Order: sequence, then structure tokens, then C-alpha cells
Amino acid sequence: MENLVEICGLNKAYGNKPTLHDIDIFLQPGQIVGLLGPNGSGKTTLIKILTGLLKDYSGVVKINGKAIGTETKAIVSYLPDEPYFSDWMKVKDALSIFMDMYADFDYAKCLEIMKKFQIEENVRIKTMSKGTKEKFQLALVMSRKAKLIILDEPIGGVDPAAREVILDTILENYSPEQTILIATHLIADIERIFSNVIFIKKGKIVLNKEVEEIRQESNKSIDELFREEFRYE
Ligand SMILES: Nc1ncnc2c1ncn2[C@@H]1O[C@H](COP(=O)(O)OP(=O)(O)OP(=O)(O)O)[C@@H](O)[C@H]1O
Repeated sequence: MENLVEICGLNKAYGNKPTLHDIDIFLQPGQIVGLLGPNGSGKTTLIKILTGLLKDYSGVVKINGKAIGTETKAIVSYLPDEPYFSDWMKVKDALSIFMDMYADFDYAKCLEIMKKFQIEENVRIKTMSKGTKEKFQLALVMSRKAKLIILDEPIGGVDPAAREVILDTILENYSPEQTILIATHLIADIERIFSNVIFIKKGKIVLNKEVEEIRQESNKSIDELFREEFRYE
């Protein structure tokens, strides 16, 4: 199958501090990939390169065969680790911004997800709890028919019961032509939806495998494997 994401020999430094080292990653449609690593391992840096927010790197990074730019931005739906709404915005304002900005935004689908999360259109976003803001942002991001969906810590602010609803929402609303890349620390909660996992350690990929293969080989959960790999010495 054709790769949707192709990363070859990627290196990135902040000033003279090397951060990503010789990264090779290939992602295909239909995969839900967990990007897992401890604090400071380079997950957000890698995501910012894929989303076009960071440009000063070396190596090849392509999405759908194109170098990162306007064309790739149009096919990537991105949930950043911090909400990006302005203080004045109501839910309905954010909805119209998404309608204007993204040709692939499915308004009806977003309303459906919002209903499930009990989010009203007239609420000022600033007054929502952290968890509700996250749910709303996820509803927006999952309602785009984008080829690549990137979620940076999508369930960090929500309670365990809501996490389940969010994970089900991701599964229900993604199609096999899409690829989802999820960076998270909440591995035990989220691992049931991964098809593949990538472990990143100090800017290097130390594991990149199908979850099924890992389970057969080691008989361990991804959470157990992560704790072993990243145990503090
Ligand atoms: N703007 C920046 N300027 C300089 N160094 C940075 C910058 N952003 C990140 N770094 C450094 O790059 C390294 C990787 O950071 P990054 O945010 O990509 O890690 P992460 O895996 O996403 O971490 P976390 O899990 O804590 O979010 C860290 O050492 C961090 O201090």
C-alpha cells in the first residue's frame, strides 16, 4: 500500500541542541498510530514538522507524496496539545471558522459529536471546563475528512469515563482511508485503539511495530512494554 506519510533521515536541532536524530517513519492509510515517549523525547517537535509549524529541519518529510506546504496542510487535521480558541469565541463562532477554513469540514457530523458530548452552540468557549474544551476541539478535528489526523494528547484533561467516550468517538468517526497519529502519555487508557506504535527516546525511534505483533511476541500490553523500555535507571 502507498505510504501516506514518508519521513526519511529527519534531523532537527533547536539552536545547537540536537532534538530529532535520523528519524525514518512510514505511515499507511487505515493505521491508528501511537507516538509514545517520555517528556522531552521529541513527539511535539515531530508533530510540528508534519503540520508545517517548524520548517528548519533536514531530511525528507512528505505527506501524500508532497513536501510539507499548503497542499499538505489542507489534508491534515491537527489537535494541538493546547486549545487555540480566542477568549471572545462562542462554540458557533468556532464552527463557522472551521466551515470557512476547511472545505472538508462536515458541519452535521460535528453537531452530532457535540450532541454526544452535550456541548451547546451558544456557550462561550472561555467558560467551558478544560475537559469540555478538549471534547469540543476533538469534535472539530474529527469532523474533517482529512487524510491525516494528528492528535497531540487528546484525552489529557478529561476524566476516565469521558476518555472512553472520546476513544469510541475517534473509532466511530474515522474511516479506513484515514491515518491517525496520536501522541500521548496515557498509554493504558488509549492503547486499545492503536494498530501500530512508535516509541521515541531522546529523539530516536527505538520501536516501530504493529500492536498485534508486539502482543504475540512479548505477550505484554503496550503500557507494560513502555514502562520497561523507559524505566528510570
Ligand atoms: N522552542 C524550543 N526551543 C528550544 N528547545 C525546545 C523547543 N521546543 C522543544 N524543545 C526541546 O526539544 C526537546 C523535545 O521537546 P518536545 O516538546 O518535542 O518533546 P515531547 O516529547 O513532546 O515532550 P512532552 O511529552 O513533555 O510534551 C526537549 O528537550 C525540549 O526542551
